[in-house]
Amino acid sequence: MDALARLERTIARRRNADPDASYVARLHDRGLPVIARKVGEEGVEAAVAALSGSREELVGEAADVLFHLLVLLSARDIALADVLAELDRREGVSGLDEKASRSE
Ligand SMILES: N=c1c2ncn([C@@H]3O[C@H](COP(=O)(O)OP(=O)(O)OP(=O)(O)O)[C@@H](O)[C@H]3O)c2ncn1[C@@H]1O[C@H](COP(=O)(O)O)[C@@H](O)[C@H]1O
Repeated sequence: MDALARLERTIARRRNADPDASYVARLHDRGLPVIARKVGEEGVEAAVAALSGSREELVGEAADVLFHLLVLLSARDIALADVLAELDRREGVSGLDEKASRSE
């Protein structure tokens, strides 16, 4: 989790850097549609790796998904904390906890 928070800060810092020197700046320069497409492509690559790639390939593709998703959130000015809060909220409303305690 710390790694994601650190990466979010790095992305925020690099967003307005020189596009020739920064991949993050280059993505932002190309705009939201390109970033969104990239997230989609990386998601498909992760799915393919899950089905037919090695463990290492899937780990690499998963890292690409998380990185590009953070770039997308940054481009829409959405904080990672907002996404984590949504996951926390779902944990609270999920029936999973209730089912687990019933089976104990
Ligand atoms: N995690 C990453 C990361 N993962 C992948 N990439 C870059 O993503 C690109 C991979 O592109 P692909 O092969 O998918 O596609 P491509 O054809 O090269 O590029 P596109 O035209 O599709 O965008 C490479 O240029 C990688 O360098 C990343 N670039 C940066 N980061 C992180 O972002 C930080 C800031 O990076 P800069 O903005 O470059 O300073 C870095 O310190 C890293 O922590």
